[in-house]
Amino acid sequence: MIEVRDLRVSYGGRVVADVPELDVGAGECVAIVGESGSGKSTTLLSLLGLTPDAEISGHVSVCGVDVLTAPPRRLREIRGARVALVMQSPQAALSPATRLGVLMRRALKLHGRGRVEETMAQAMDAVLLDREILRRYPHEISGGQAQRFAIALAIALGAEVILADEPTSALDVTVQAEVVGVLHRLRAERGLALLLVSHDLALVSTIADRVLVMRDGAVVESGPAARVLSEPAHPYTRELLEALP
Ligand SMILES: Nc1ncnc2c1ncn2[C@@H]1O[C@H](COP(=O)(O)OP(=O)(O)OP(=O)(O)O)[C@@H](O)[C@H]1O
Repeated sequence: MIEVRDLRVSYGGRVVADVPELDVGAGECVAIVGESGSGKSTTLLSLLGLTPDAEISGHVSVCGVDVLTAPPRRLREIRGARVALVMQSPQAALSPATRLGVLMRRALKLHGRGRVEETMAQAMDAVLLDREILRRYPHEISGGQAQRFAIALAIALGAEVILADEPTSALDVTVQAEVVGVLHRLRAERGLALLLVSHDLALVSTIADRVLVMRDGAVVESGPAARVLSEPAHPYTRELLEALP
């Protein structure tokens, strides 16, 4: 679903993300970890062509679309429908004066989806949210509910890939576990490909199959999550692990 080769993203001549290889298949979860400013979000955003001011080279294929050369029309076909972006604070992205059900209905119509009511109900069930929440406004739900609603929206639109940028870092620990549980289940049940950006290694260890560790724009280590997190080869990965409470 995601295939990256020799991706290099620069701003004003400074390389901020250099990723030789990154693959995420259906039903897999890959995590990118590293400290603030290491290039994680830039890598994620470049997969949807959302780094318009950057100089960018390499090969990026997402759902069969060659992202770096595709015309805008091809990119619009995958953005928001086949590939969903889940950010840290979804409430900020939800229109405050629009009920959640209205918002989801509009998104489905915009993407030409049929059987709207049934699709909405199934998506809410998939993320374990009460359907009654569709009648509420964004400020009437909690952060964890908002994050699950963002995932429900992705499911309703038929997402095959979820790009999640720190999806749980604004949430408290028990709510984090709920959101991670939902993502975990969806990738197993629906074969969703999940690329997760996080600085939270404890979270990553519970969900990721493979990990890329980034520092100053470079990938310093990558491999199966169990190996990288239990026998880190790079001193920087060891530092990150030692910093865990
Ligand atoms: N639009 C931009 N113009 C110039 N520099 C940018 C731009 N976007 C990001 N950068 C720079 O690229 C580097 C990597 O940023 P990025 O947001 O990818 O890091 P990150 O690892 O996701 O950090 P965080 O965890 O804080 O979000 C930083 O030095 C940042 O200042």
